[in-house]
Parts: sequence; structure tokens; C-alpha cells
Amino acid sequence: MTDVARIVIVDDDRAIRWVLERALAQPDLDVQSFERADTALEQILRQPPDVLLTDIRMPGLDGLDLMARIRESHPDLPVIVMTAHSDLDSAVASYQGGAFEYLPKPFDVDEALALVRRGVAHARERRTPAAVPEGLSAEIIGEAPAMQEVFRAIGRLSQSHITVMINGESGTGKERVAQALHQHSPRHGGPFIALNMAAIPKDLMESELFGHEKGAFTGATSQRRGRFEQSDGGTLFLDEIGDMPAETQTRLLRVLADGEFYRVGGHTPVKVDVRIIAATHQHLERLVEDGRFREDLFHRLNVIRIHLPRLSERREDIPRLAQHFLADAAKELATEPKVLTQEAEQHLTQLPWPGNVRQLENTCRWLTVMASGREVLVEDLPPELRDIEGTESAGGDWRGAFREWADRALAAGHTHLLEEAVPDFERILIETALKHTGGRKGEAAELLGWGRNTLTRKLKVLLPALADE
Ligand SMILES: Nc1ncnc2c1ncn2[C@@H]1O[C@H](COP(=O)(O)OP(=O)(O)OP(=O)(O)O)[C@@H](O)[C@H]1O
Repeated sequence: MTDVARIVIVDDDRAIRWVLERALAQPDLDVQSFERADTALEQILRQPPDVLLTDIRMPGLDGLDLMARIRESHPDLPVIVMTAHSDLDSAVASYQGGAFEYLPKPFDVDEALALVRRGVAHARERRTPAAVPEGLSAEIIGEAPAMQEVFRAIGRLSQSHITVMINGESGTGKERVAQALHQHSPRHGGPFIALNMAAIPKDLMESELFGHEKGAFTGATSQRRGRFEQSDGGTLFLDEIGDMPAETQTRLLRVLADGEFYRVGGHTPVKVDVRIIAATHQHLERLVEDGRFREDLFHRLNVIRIHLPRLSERREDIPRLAQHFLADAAKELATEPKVLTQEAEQHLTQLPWPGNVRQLENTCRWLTVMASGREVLVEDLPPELRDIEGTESAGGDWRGAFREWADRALAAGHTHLLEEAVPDFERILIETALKHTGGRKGEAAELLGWGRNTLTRKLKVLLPALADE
């Protein structure tokens, strides 16, 4: 295994090539870009890269032809397709079976880099299966009490096929836990398929989940098995379930009830045996209240709930996690693992980590590439993490924390932020005021600067349990 991953980019648009070359200009990546698919193909066949990024519509040999040709000799080569939604389906069909990711244009450069890194990790896992012992892919580190609770749940559920709902902010390890649930279940011999609802264009969701028949819609040039069929006998992990469109929710509910479904455009029912694990960072009850998530589906999915705490709520795990990620990054880059000095470790343990475990993992990868010596000092940390005063005040001051929340919510694609935040804001103020007045509503209303009637009205909506007391 070499420590530099080779990436090939194919796009006839010079601007896109330029943006990608810049985004991927990393010490551990070697990027080669091509304007034409036929020249790229020659190079790829001569020396296959670790990951291929390709556009679909190009003059001459197009992206679909390129993928078809590559599949003949290198079926495992991870391919990332950059294209508009309308071409996605044919792209998926032409590369079925291969490792496939999708980067919709226009894209975010960080997203492109993250996908490429994921592709590299896939390629390496596949090439060196012996280096990844069975089970390691779902190793979960956690000594904090909240994590022990999670392990206990995994243990308790290990003989079961029950539906599980995992709750937690982005990057807290929801997919990890879903994998562990699968690996420790009677279905561990079957497939584990993960699907992020927020990443799939709405109009392709049904065909992605349930597949389609040939000719079901323009572009459906062949029959395609959906993710439900692919996970038959195994587990289907539906991430960001709160982003599932209403029509798909209705269909999913029916599949869960009947154990069978129809492919898009199909008339023969397909029977499947699939365990569903769903995850969300959203407050699903609230989506139900707002009519944005079906209540009956919510109850069907919410049989057992596992909550993953933020990283800042399990700081005691930070040193071990960091050590684990430094070792992983060193293995990935074929270099000696970095060691944190006591000060650096202490420093990392106190940071707010709004991006949770994933942010810590990325930081460790960054350190493995960038820190000059074997020992990591506080000065080696990325600049934005060095100043603990600054980061602390962002985490400790509620306005800073709030700003971070809004930032993250927008980055995750939320809309109607006020609808999400204002009820929380008011609920917290009401609860606190009632605490101070020993539950006396008249006085609490005064503390809040509201009339008594306003408080009663708010309580009915926000805290119905307290409204009639
Ligand atoms: N407790 C843990 N021990 C070891 N690795 C972890 C742990 N938790 C998370 N990770 C790693 O951190 C990264 C983020 O985790 P994961 O993708 O499971 O988070 P997520 O909550 O599903 O995020 P998102 O909601 O953004 O998809 C992954 O690389 C995962 O392997």
C-alpha cells in the first residue's frame, strides 16, 4: 500500500477541473485530470487509480461509456459521478454493483474532498481485507456512561430483528452504531446497506429505495433493484429519515406493514425480509407535530430508541478516540502514528467539538499529515482549534452556541429555522421562570414580561403537561 492515493478526474469543463484540482491538492493525494474520457481510459487501464471522479455528458466517449469500460476490468474501482440529477439514474444503472457515489453539480469543495477520501478508504479496505479484521469496522469507543448505555442496548438487541431509531447530532457515530447493531444481530451474514435520505434527490428517492422496471420513466433503460431488494436478509440503514418526502413515507409505511412492495412501474409484488434502522439529528416528534412526518410511520420506526450524546457530553472519551484516529490515519498514510503530548491531549479534551466525533477524526487526520514531529504539541493544532479562550467562549456563551447551531442547521439543509428555534427558546425561558417561582404561573408570566393569558396559551402549545396544572 502506498501512502499517496491516486485520483483521476474526467470533465470537459475546464473550470470544474480547476476547482477540483485545487480542492484535492492535499499532501496525501495525487491528482491527474483529463478533458476527454478516452485519454483517461487509456491511462486508467494502464495504471488504475484509487478513485475516479467523472462527469457524464462529454463529447466523444461519455461518462457512462467510460464507466462501462472500466467495469469490465476493474469492477471494484470506486467511481464518483459528478452530474445533474437528471443523469443520475442512468449512471447508477451503468455501474450497478460497483462502489458508486454521487456528487451533484454544483458541489461544495469540502463535500468533494470528503467523498474522495471515503472512496480511497473503500478502495484500500477492499485491497487489503486481511488488514481489517472482522468486526473492526464497527468498533465503537466509549467509556462515558452515555456510551455504555448504547453498548448495553446493542447487547440487548443482539438476538432481535426489531426496528431501531438512532438519535444524535451529525458526526456522533449513528452509522457506526447501526453497523454494530447489524454485525451483532442474527442477520450479520446478510448485507448492510446505508442510505442517506438528505443526499438523494427527491424525485429519485422511490426508485432508489424500491427500484424500477425498464421503461418506468425516461432514462429507465433497464430494470433496477432498489436498496430494499439489495438489503434482503440484512439491514437497511435509513439516515436522516426526517428528510424523507411525504409520498415515500407513505410507501415505506406500507412496506413495513406488508413486507412487500412494487418496483416503480412494476405490477408484481416483491417480497423482502429487511430490518430497518433509522437515524435522525432532527426532533422527529416536532416534525410529527408540524405535520411534516407521518405519525404512524414515526411509531413504527420508534420502537427502540438509542440516543448518541454529543462529543462534548462525553469528554472522557476524547483521549482514546484521538489515539484511535491517529493510529488509523497513520495506517492509512503508511506512516508512524503521532502521539499527543499531555498538554495537547488536555487541550483537545476541552474544546467544544461542534462537529462531534467526525470533527475529531478529521483533526487527527490533519495532524498526521501536518504535524512536524512525532509528538503533537498544542502549537501543532489547526489554528482554529489552538485558541481555547476563543473556542471556549463560543461554546460557553449561549449566543455563540446558538450561532453554531444555526450554522450547522443551515449546513445540514434545514429551512424555517425560526420555527425550529423559537419554540425551544420560549420553552426554556418558561421552564426556567417557573422553576424560579416554584411553579406559580402569574409570577412567572411577570418575570417573562408576558400577560398571564399569553403564558397560558404558550403553555398549551409548548408544555401541555404543565398547562392544566
Ligand atoms: N465511538 C466511536 N468510536 C470510533 N469511531 C467513531 C465513533 N463514533 C464515530 N466514529 C467515527 O466518526 C465518524 C463519524 O461517524 P458516523 O458517520 O457514524 O456519524 P453519523 O452520526 O452517522 O454522522 P451523520 O449524521 O453526519 O451521517 C466515522 O468515521 C465513524 O467511524
